[in-house]
Order: sequence, then structure tokens, then C-alpha cells
Amino acid sequence: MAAVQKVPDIVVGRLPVYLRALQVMAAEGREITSSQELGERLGISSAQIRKDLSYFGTFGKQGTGYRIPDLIEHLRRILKVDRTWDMILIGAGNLGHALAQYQGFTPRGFRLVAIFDNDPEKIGRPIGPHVIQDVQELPEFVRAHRVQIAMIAVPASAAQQVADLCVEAGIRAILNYAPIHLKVPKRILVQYIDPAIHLQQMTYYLGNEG
Ligand SMILES: NC(=O)c1ccc[n+]([C@@H]2O[C@H](COP(=O)([O-])OP(=O)(O)OC[C@H]3O[C@@H](n4cnc5c(N)ncnc54)[C@H](O)[C@@H]3O)[C@@H](O)[C@H]2O)c1
Repeated sequence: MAAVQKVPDIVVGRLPVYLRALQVMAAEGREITSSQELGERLGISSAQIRKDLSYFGTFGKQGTGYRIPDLIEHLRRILKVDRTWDMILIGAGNLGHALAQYQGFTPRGFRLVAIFDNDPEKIGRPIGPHVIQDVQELPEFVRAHRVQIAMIAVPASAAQQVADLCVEAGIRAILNYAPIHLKVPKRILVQYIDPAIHLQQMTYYLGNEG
């Protein structure tokens, strides 16, 4: 039996980008594409795209390209977004409000099911279609609804404490918007979104003229 090949993280990281581009093509009414066209749209070589997809089997036929709806379905299955993932949000501040209103989660496989905060002034208030709940109710909610994903949008000074609470409650994946590195057990998946980090990665390459 052939050994299962470990897919490099960098490849996994490109799959959602392919999926997003394919969904744009589908919305344009397109049926067929090629690794060349996808590569041109994304600034990635066609060979790289073919190699990335080859980790998951054979897609499309030589010379005829990929059927867009089929490749979308394959990628959705591979990324496990062929289902809906419930997630919670902690922090109902400026960013929390923006996230609560964001329409882009649902079509891509995610449903925000609860929002928590520790400010008595905010608890009980509506935010989008939700009512802000006391963060003390988080553990019970997570256990009862078997939620696996949390988005943290609290100040950096509170993020570790909130992450600990999430992990204890059974959360398995954290999207952390607070600009701080979280110490969590190895089994917990964490992704960081910090625009300043991305900006700093660009300023390294900018000239000194400014
Ligand atoms: N990644 C990004 O794009 C991005 C952009 C802006 C801000 N941020 C970061 O996101 C976080 C939130 O920013 P903001 O502008 O919304 O801040 P904010 O002050 O408007 O909101 C933070 C919210 O967290 C709540 N909170 C504080 N401690 C808590 C705790 N222990 N439990 C539950 N709730 C708690 C506060 O009551 C408040 O409602 C900050 O860490 C900020 O640096 C990230």
C-alpha cells in the first residue's frame, strides 16, 4: 500500500486561494478552466498548481482542463468546508462589530453562533443578529453546542486569558486578531491575523527614500 503523503502546510495554505479564485470564475458563469489560466489569475505557475493538486489525486484531463464545479467540490471536501462550521467570537468591540456583520463567512462554510464579552455595559445588547453574551457563559455554550472554532478580538492584554478559557472549554482552533502570540497546547490550531505584521513584512522591502 502506498504511504500517505504528508501535504506541506504551504500547499494547504494555497488551496483556499484556489477555491476562492474558482468560485469567482463560477460566479462569472465559467465551466472550464486550466492550470495556466488559474495560475495567471493568481500569479502562481501552472506547474505549481498542478503539483499542489496532485497531492489529492488526479483532477481534470490532460488537454481539457478542469471542470470548475467539480474542482470546487473537490477543494471544498479537502478543506472540509463542504459542511458548515460553527464558531464563536470573543470581543464585541470595534473589530468584533465588523466581524459580526461580515457576510463573507456563511457562503464559505462558517457560521457565527455566539458573541461574548465581559463588559456589563455590552452584555445583553444586540450585535448583528446576535445578543452579546457574558464571557462567563462561554464554557457551557461551547460544550453544549460542541463548537470547535473561536475568533478572539479582545485587547492583547486579555487574549491569553480568553484563549485559556476557550481551550479549557474544548475549542480546537483559534483565529486570533489580538497582536500577541498565544501559548496553547500543541493540539490547538492557531492562526494569527495582524495587519501590522504584514505591513512590516512589506516595509522590509521598501526603499529608504520615504
Ligand atoms: N487583526 C486586525 O485586523 C485587527 C484590527 C484592529 C484591531 N485588532 C485587534 O483586535 C482586538 C480588538 O480590537 P478592537 O478595536 O475591537 O478593541 P475594542 O477595545 O473596541 O474591543 C475589545 C472588546 O473586548 C472586550 N474584552 C476585553 N477583555 C475581555 C475579556 N477578558 N473577555 C471578553 N471580552 C473582553 C471589551 O469589553 C471590548 O468590547 C485588539 O487586540 C486589537 O489590537 C486587530
